[in-house]
Amino acid sequence: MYFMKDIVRDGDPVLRKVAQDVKFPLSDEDKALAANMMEYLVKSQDEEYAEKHQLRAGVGLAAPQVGVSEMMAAVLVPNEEDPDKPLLKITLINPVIVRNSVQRAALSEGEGCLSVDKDVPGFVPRADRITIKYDDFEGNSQTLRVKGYPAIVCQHEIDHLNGHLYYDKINKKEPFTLDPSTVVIS
Ligand SMILES: Cc1nc(NNC(=O)[C@H](CC2CCCC2)CN(O)CO)c(F)c(N2CCN3CCOC[C@@H]3C2)n1
Ligand code: NI
Repeated sequence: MYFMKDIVRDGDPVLRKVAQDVKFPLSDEDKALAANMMEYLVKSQDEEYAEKHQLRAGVGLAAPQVGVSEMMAAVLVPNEEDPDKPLLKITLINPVIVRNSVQRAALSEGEGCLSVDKDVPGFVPRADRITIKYDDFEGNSQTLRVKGYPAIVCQHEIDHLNGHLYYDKINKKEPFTLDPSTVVIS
């Protein structure tokens, strides 16, 4: 399990590196890494546990954020209607975005990051629909097509694996100006 003390903060060079490909068969360390990252997300979404252990809630977590410069990220996007059936629960290994829609989307509340303690206000424009090629735990190549909120989360995590942080994408001069065709997701 990870706690906030284990989360690497902005300024640490590991957050600005392109991470290394994960090798197969998965080492025991990589299996534990995947399990611990997903466990953090599950526990951080458990209000009582998160409160008790002062965890910042998360719907995604990338390996560089726990100091491991490898191409692995956990995503757990809950379904507000039915908490037992998340919209997306997946470990992305060696993910590559192979298709981006022209249509843009942004979260209406902007974004935050467990590795960025300051609040950076503004819209983070991203693709509304993406196709991701990634490896599963057995090393088989898989394809995932996501749209809207889950797609935003996946893009935020895959950015981490390539050394990008969300505020890199905020318009410095006009942080709340969006291309009018951008879908705003609440
Ligand atoms: C949108 C949101 N971002 C939360 N935090 N930030 C994160 O997840 C960062 C990654 C997200 C920032 C924007 C896109 C990806 C972590 N990152 O830095 C990883 O790289 C939330 F916590 C959150 N939710 C909604 C669902 N709720 C279910 C019940 O539990 C509370 C939880 C709160 N929604
Ligand atoms: Ni982040």
